[in-house]
Amino acid sequence: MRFLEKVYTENDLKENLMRNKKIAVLGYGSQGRAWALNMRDSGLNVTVGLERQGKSWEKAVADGFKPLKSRDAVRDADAVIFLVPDMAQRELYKNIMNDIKDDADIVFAHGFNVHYGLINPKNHDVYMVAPKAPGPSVREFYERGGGVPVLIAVANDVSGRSKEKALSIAYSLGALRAGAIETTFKEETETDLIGEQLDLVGGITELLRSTFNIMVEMGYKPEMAYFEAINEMKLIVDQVFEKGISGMLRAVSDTAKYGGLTTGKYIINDDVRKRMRERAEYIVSGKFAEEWIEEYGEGSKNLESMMLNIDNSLEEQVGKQLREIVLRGRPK
Ligand SMILES: NC(=O)C1=CN([C@@H]2O[C@H](COP(=O)(O)OP(=O)(O)OC[C@H]3O[C@@H](n4cnc5c(N)ncnc54)[C@H](O)[C@@H]3O)[C@@H](O)[C@H]2O)C=CC1
Ligand SMILES: CC(=O)[C@](C)(O)C(=O)O
Ligand SMILES: [Mg+2]
Ligand SMILES: [Mg+2]
Repeated sequence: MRFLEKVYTENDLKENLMRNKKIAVLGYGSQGRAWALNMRDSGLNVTVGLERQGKSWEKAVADGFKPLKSRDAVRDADAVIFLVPDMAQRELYKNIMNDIKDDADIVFAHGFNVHYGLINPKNHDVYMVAPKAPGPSVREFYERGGGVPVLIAVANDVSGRSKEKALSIAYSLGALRAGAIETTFKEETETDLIGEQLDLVGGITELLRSTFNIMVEMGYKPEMAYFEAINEMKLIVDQVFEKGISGMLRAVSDTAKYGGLTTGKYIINDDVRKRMRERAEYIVSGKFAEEWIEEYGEGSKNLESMMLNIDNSLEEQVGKQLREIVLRGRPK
C-alpha cells in the first residue's frame, strides 16, 4: 500500500508568498524562538510580540530582536503567528484582534483553539503549520541544514492562497527540506492530543516511573533502577526514530526481543487498550478540552501539584546526579 500520496517539498513552492511580508511572532518560548530565528535567517521580516518584559523578552533581545508589545507587533503585520501557550491564545487574541489588519493571516502551530471554537477569526486566512517536534529541534535541525517535517492545514481561506502561504512559512522554517503533509485542524488537534496523552507524554512517563519504582521497592539501588528504567529510553527511542520498531527490535539482543515482546503483550492487554481507547474518545468528544480549560481557568492548581510531585520524586533526585555522568560522556 502506498501512503503519503502527497508530500510537499521545496519543489512545490512556486512563489515565496511571505518573502516581503511582515510577520509577527507572538511568544518567544519553545516554538516562538525557533520560528522567529529560522524565519529571520530565511530572510523574512520578523517582529517578536510579547505581553510584557521578562525572560522571553530578554531572550529575544539577546537573539537580536527588538520585541514589541503584542498589540504593537501585530499592527502592521501581514501574518500573525500564535506561539504562546494554547490556553493563553484566546485571551491574547481577544486583546489584540482590533489591532490586527483586516487582511492579515492568523497562523497556528497547533489546532486546539480553532478546532474547539475558542478562536474563530471570520474574515482572515487561518491556517496551521505544525512542526512535529519540540521547539529546540525545530531550530537545531534548521541550523544544521535540515528541517523537521510539518503538518499544514487550512481552516479559513479568504484569499484562496492560504495553503501556498502555509507552505511558504513551512519553507522558511526549513520544514520543506523534510516535507509537509496536509491535514485538517480536527485531525491534527485530535491526533496530537491522543498521541501525547496515550504514549508520548502520558503513557511513557508512567511506564518509566512505574518500572523505576518497582525496582526500588524490590530493593535495587535507585541509581541502577534509574539507568535501566529511565535513562536508556532515549537510546531505544533513537533506534525507533532511525529504523522503526522492527529495526529497534533487531538492534537489541534476542533475549530482550523475546522477553520484551512477551511481557509487553502481558502488560498492555485488552483491558489497558480499552482504557486507552476511552481516553482517546474523551479527547474526540471535546470533554478533555473542557476539562483543561476549566483547570486553566482555576489557576492550573492540579497541574502544578502534579508537577511538584514529580519534581520531588526519588527518580528526579537520582536522575539529576546520574545525568551529570551520562551527559559528560556524550559525544560533542
Ligand atoms: N512545545 C512544543 O514543542 C510544541 C508546541 N506546539 C504549539 O506551539 C504553540 C506554542 O507552544 P510552546 O512553544 O510550547 O509555548 P511556550 O509555553 O514555550 O511559550 C511561552 C511563550 O508565551 C508567553 N506566554 C506565556 N503565558 C502567556 C500568556 N498568558 N499570555 C501571553 N503570552 C504568554 C511566554 O512569555 C513565552 O514567550 C502552542 O500552540 C503549542 O501547542 C506545537 C508543536 C510542538
Ligand atoms: C512537542 C509536541 O508536539 C507536543 C508533545 O504535542 C506538545 O508539546 O504539545
Ligand atoms: Mg505534537
Ligand atoms: Mg501537543
